[in-house]
Amino acid sequence: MSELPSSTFDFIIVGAGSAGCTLAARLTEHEHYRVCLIEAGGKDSNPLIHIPFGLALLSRFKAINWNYNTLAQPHLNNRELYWPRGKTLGGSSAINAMCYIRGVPQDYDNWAQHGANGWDWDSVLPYFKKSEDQQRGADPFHGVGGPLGVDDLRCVNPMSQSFVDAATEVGVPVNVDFNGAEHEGLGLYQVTHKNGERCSTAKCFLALAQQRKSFTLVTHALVEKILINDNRAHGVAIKVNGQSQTLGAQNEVILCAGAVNSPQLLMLSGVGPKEHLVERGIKVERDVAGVGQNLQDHLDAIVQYRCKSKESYAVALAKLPRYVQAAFNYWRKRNDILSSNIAEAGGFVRSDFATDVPDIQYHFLPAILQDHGRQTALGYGFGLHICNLYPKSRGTITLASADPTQPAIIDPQYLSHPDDQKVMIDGIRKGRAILQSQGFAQYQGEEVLPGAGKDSEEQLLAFIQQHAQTIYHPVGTCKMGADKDDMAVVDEQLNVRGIMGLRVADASVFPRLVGGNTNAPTIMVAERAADFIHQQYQLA
Ligand SMILES: Cc1cc2nc3c(=O)[nH]c(=O)nc-3n(C[C@H](O)[C@H](O)[C@H](O)COP(=O)(O)OP(=O)(O)OC[C@H]3O[C@@H](n4cnc5c(N)ncnc54)[C@H](O)[C@@H]3O)c2cc1C
Repeated sequence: MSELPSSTFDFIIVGAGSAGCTLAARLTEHEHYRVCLIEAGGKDSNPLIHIPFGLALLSRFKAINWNYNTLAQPHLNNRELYWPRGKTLGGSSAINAMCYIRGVPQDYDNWAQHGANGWDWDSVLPYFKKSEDQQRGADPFHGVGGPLGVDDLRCVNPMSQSFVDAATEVGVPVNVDFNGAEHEGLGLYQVTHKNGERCSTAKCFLALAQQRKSFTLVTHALVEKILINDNRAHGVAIKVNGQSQTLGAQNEVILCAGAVNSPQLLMLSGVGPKEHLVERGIKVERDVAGVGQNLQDHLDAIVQYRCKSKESYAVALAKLPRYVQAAFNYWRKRNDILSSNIAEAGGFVRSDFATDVPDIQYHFLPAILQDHGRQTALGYGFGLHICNLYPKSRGTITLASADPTQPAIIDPQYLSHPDDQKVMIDGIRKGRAILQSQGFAQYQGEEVLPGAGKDSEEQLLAFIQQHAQTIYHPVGTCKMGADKDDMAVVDEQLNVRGIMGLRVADASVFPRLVGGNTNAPTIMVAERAADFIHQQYQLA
């Protein structure tokens, strides 16, 4: 833990994740702001965080992860799903798969149409560009000189390339920039890397804040409660090394604790659905019905094959010499296999139920990933992850108890809307067609899951119910919206309704999931939050 020079700051940011680190860097650009960032986890000193290929093993390290599990899911054979969330500097950006995706312009136009005024595509694009340091250079869609490295992969497995090459065979375009003019098609992902290493928000944003005198970082500190008096937040109660302490915020407390913990913290502090708070014995500061509601996530099904060739990344003795060489190459030049994020290729296609934009995302892995990497899968294989980008199912985050050390109850209610089942089934069929294309013939061994010949709706649904998992994109639990929207938790400047000096700025404010991965959009939210805050206090 760094020293606490003072117990009162201008701004207290809760959570050093994708959003929190970004906000800390931007607020400390103004030297007169005293900014304190509080993180429950510790330093990001595990080397596997920084070596992209280390991703394969990261979920085995419990100390950098909240290791959540959902409630038993009634539409997934009552299974409890594992939900990793980062608990270290960088938050989930320290453990994520590094795919750099923003979604489509329509996602943000949709936010604006549904009450998030000023969050349309034209308004948010400059903030994506502001954070970005695009290796390919600047263009109308991309920025250079920002803290977040966005690079092409330095190592592409031939199988990932075959996946992309299959595009023409199945009648979809090849896409060389999913964040450019067109979203649709198959292609290689760009990744949040710098010099062949993971570019978490700790590495690129927090490092900037740490150079500034007005900045204080507190690690291993659980924020237990926001201190609220007369409808105004004036600080936080934290526990560090078993010791309780309070820290004051002269201007604001900003929650960046993520889509599970931000609503949890609001409710622990008396801001949330009144009846639920009363049930848990919590004094109600403000009845805000939408806190913890509107939970959305991308459910993911994996079509898994055994591989005939030895091209795939695999746990196999015969691969050992190759891995030794790869380690040497990574040490010398930061390239080769260890610079791969494994989820190298993927794409966006339309299911038969899509409207105006692709509604399915693929992540192709030239490897067998079992149980999020928590189990070792022996042998050669490859898998295609398929997710429905716009689920209609909605879930909740609620409190198990008033004890801040108890995890919140996560109930995503996956597949509770029947339309979500149809999109997933169609996505699997379309994905299989790619893996069964000519280019894959040289690799294709046995289909392990769903299993050869299993193609009826009933069989594919049964497969999804038994095997689908999260692809880690929970959002929406403190949604942004207009005054008249009873379920809105924050306004379009991210202020919590009815409480002064309190904002939420992280993935929980998304009114609706975007059509892709959620790290870059979360960073964009934090970039905007910094501007809103600065505009307000500069004028005050
Ligand atoms: C395994 C995995 C793979 C993913 N892959 C991708 C990908 O390839 N591309 C992509 O774009 N997105 C990906 N994502 C999603 C993306 O990383 C998240 O959407 C994004 O990081 C969310 O940012 P956030 O700031 O909302 O929350 P987080 O980054 O999770 O940050 C929240 C922070 O708050 C801290 N915190 C929480 N509660 C408290 C408390 N009470 N007191 C103090 N600190 C607290 C946490 O420890 C954490 O550091 C992935 C996520 C995971 C988990």
